[in-house]
Amino acid sequence: MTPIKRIALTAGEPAGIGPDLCIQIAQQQQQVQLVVIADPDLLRERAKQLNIQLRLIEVDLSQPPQLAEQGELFYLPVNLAEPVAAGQLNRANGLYVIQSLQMALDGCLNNTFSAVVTAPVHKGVINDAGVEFSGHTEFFAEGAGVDKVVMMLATEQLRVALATTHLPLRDVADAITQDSLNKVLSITLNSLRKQFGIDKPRIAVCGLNPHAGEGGHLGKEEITVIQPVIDAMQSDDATITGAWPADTIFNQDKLRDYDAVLAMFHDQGLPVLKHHGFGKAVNITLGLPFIRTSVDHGTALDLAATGAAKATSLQAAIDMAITMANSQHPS
Ligand SMILES: NC(=O)c1ccc[n+]([C@@H]2O[C@H](COP(=O)([O-])OP(=O)(O)OC[C@H]3O[C@@H](n4cnc5c(N)ncnc54)[C@H](O)[C@@H]3O)[C@@H](O)[C@H]2O)c1
Ligand SMILES: N[C@H](C(=O)O)[C@H](O)COP(=O)(O)O
Repeated sequence: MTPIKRIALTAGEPAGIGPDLCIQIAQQQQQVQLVVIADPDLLRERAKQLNIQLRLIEVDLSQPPQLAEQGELFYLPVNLAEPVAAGQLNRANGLYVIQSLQMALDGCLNNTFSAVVTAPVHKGVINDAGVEFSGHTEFFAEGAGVDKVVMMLATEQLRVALATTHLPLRDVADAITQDSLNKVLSITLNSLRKQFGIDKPRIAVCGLNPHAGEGGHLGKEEITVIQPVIDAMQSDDATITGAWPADTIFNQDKLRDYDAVLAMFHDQGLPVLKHHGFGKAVNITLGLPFIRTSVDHGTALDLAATGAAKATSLQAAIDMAITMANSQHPS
């Protein structure tokens, strides 16, 4: 019998829908021991607001992982600074969120957890609390001492990786260098092979400028940066094509020929992915020394404690983490 795996689930921004989703997930039988990292009083209070029965069990990490029954949730406690009003951000709890991420990070690095799945955080309120934070992706990369990681969002039909993550648009062009693009493509190829079992990955690379620069008349990055990297990375073990105009590569006929599209920046790739699959997509950080998946949506403050938040993306993120943990450990 395969041993039961233990996976960390961070509940995210306490005023958002993260706690609601963790409680909803506990109503389904899971194939692994999920350990929610959150304040148990918050989970108790939110379950009451949602009118959902919940039995909370503090995890004993010295014991082998065990499965929860439906309606049960293992938790690792972390204390809120102040009580939470659902839907209302409070910067006093910004450090609580960071603490929960740090506990998950430490537990992944010391193999307490086989993976971490994250519910959404609110980047703004964490910064308001005095902590520079641009996203889980960057937080986990820095904490793991990794110089470069890749954000990829995926449904069963489409994978979109990003050459840059949470950057102001003004900084994007400067951040795309031959060196950074080379690293991004190498990480993506490696992950498609090892974590997704694709022997000869096929990647379509987008241009940065409209119409991929129109032969240099609408921007030169395709000629000076992107194309040379694509040319240099040609091999018998992969198909890398581009630079494609981003507005035409995302059509069904073209996408059939590729395992992933590499977009140059956040809002070039993610609106397409979310239009196609919001609610069923998974955010995966490639290039970390552990497995990290997440939801495809944000904190949805408007839905916290209402019962209207859908847990479909969180369940997909958990299932993806399990598949990855069962198949190939990241290298
Ligand atoms: N993984 C993450 O931590 C993550 C991902 C995306 C955005 N965010 C953060 O979330 C905050 C709010 O972002 P936003 O308002 O742009 O996006 P959002 O995803 O929170 O909300 C966009 C819309 O989708 C709806 N929605 C979101 N999740 C839903 C769900 N599970 N079920 C039903 N409806 C849902 C919301 O009600 C809202 O109408 C920002 O601070 C952003 O940075 C975090
Ligand atoms: N870029 C993500 C999205 O739009 O869904 C989101 O901001 C989460 O990013 P992190 O996983 O880095 O927090």
